[in-house]
Amino acid sequence: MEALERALSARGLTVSWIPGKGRGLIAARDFSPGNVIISQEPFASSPSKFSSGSSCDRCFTSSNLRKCSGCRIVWYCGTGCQKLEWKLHRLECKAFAALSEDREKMLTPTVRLMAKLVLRRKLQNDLTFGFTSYYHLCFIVHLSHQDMSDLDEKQLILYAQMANLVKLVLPSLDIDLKEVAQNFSKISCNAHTICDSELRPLGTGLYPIISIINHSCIPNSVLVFEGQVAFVRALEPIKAGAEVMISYIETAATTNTRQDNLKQYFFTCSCPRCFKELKEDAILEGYRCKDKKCDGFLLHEVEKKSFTCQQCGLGRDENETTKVANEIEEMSKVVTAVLSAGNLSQASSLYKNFEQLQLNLLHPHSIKLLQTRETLLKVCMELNDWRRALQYCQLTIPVYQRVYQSNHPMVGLQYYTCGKLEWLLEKTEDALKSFTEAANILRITHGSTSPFMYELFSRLEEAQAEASYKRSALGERMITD
Ligand SMILES: C[S@@+](CC[C@H](N)C(=O)[O-])C[C@H]1O[C@@H](n2cnc3c(N)ncnc32)[C@H](O)[C@@H]1O
Repeated sequence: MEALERALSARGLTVSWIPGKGRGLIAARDFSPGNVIISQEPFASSPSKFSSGSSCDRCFTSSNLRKCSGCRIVWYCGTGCQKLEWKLHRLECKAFAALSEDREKMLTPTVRLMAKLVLRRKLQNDLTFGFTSYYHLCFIVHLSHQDMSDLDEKQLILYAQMANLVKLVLPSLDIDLKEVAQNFSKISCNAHTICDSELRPLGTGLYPIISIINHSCIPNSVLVFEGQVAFVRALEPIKAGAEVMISYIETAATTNTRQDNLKQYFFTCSCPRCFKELKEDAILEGYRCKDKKCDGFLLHEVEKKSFTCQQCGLGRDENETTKVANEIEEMSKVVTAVLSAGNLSQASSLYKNFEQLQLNLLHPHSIKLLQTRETLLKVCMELNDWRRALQYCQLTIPVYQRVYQSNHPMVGLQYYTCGKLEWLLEKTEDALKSFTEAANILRITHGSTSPFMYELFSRLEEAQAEASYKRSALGERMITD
C-alpha cells in the first residue's frame, strides 16, 4: 500500500476511504481542464474480436493485420507488436493451437482476458519480463473489493463455468478455480472498455490504479485511450482534496436507465444529477406540449386523465397519448427489423416517418427521438446523403449539450462530425465554426498530440485558410463592383 501511495503522491494523487463508496482517488493538487490526472498501460487486456482478424492483439489497430502462425487465432499488425506480446503469448500460443474447433469457440473475449490475467500473474516474479511487484501490488490491493456475497446464485454458477473454461483453454497450468471465479466477479466491476478516439468500443482492459476511480453521472474527469494506454483527464477545474470521478456508463439517459445500467456495479449512484428534480427526466423521457411552439414539459395528472404542460398549462388527453405511444412502439419494431436486414434506403425513409411520428408525441429533447436521429445520421452517412446527415447531426447537438456536461467528448465529436459534413457540402464558414468547437472540447479530453487530434487540427487549418481565401475573394469582388 505504501508503494502505491508513493507512486500516487508523485502524481499529485492519493487514495481515501469514502463513506458509501469504498476507496476513491483524490486530487492532492489542483488540476485544470485538460490536465492528465493519470495515464496507465493495462495490466491485462483483450480486443473484443481478437480471433476475427479485426484488431491487433497489442495496439488494437485494425490495419495490416496478420495471423500468428503458431496458434492461428491471434492477430498482430506487425512484428513490433508481436515481439512485445511474445513473452506472454508464447505461454498461450501452443495451448491455443491445440484447441479443437469446439473449444476455440469457448475462447470469448472475457475468457481470453482472464487467461491473460492468469498468465500475467504467473509471469509476475519473472524479472526479465519487466513487470515489477508494484504493478502486481496495485492489482491485488485494488481488485480486492468485490465481495462474492453480492452475487446471486446464477452469477456464481456462471463465473464457476467460466473459470472451468479458462482451465480447459490453458490445460497445462495449475489453475485455482475458486480464485479465477472470484476474479471474474472482480473484473465485472473493475474492467474498463477500451475505445478508439471516437469512443467506439475495441476491447476490455484492467487498469489497476484507474479502477480506484469512482463513478458520477456528472463526472469531473474523462477516460480516453490512445491504443491501449488509458488517460484520465480533468474536464473541469479540480481542486486539491476533491474526488476524481469518471462515468462508468452512457450518461445520455434518464435517471432510471442510468441507475439500471449501474446495477452491474452493485451501488446506487447518489450524484447531484441522480437527485435532480423530476423536470429533467420528464423532458428526456416525456411528452411534448400540444402547442408545438411551447417547449414545456408534461406531468401526468392521473385524476384528470391527462398530461399537463408545466409551462403553459395545456393538457394532453391520456387516451390520445396512449394511442400515439402504442403506434410508436409498433413502428419501432418495424424500423429496427428493416435496419437489421441491411436495407439502408428503405430504413432511411421508414426512420424519417418514424421521426415524424415521434415528433407528435415526444419532447424535442427526448432520448428516444435523439436515438432515432442518431440512427438517421448514420444511415444517411452510409448512403452518402451528406445534406440530410448534416440536418440530423445539427439536431442532435442541443440534446447532447443538455445530457452531457460541457467539455464532454461526445459533444466535441458531434461538432467534429458536423464540421466534416459542412466541409463536404462546401459550407466553409460553418465547418470552421464546428471544427473550432470540436477542437476546443477535444483538446481537453484527448490532449493535443495524438494522430486523431493532428487530423482535426489539420482540418481546422484547412478550413481557416479556405475561409480567409473566400473572404478576401469576396472583398475584392465587392471593391471591383
Ligand atoms: C472500479 S471500482 C471503484 C473503486 C472502489 N470504490 C474500491 O474501493 O475499490 C467500482 C466500485 O466502486 C463502488 N463505487 C463506484 N462509484 C460509486 C458511487 N458513485 N457510489 C457508491 N459506490 C461506488 C462500487 O462498489 C463499484 O462496484
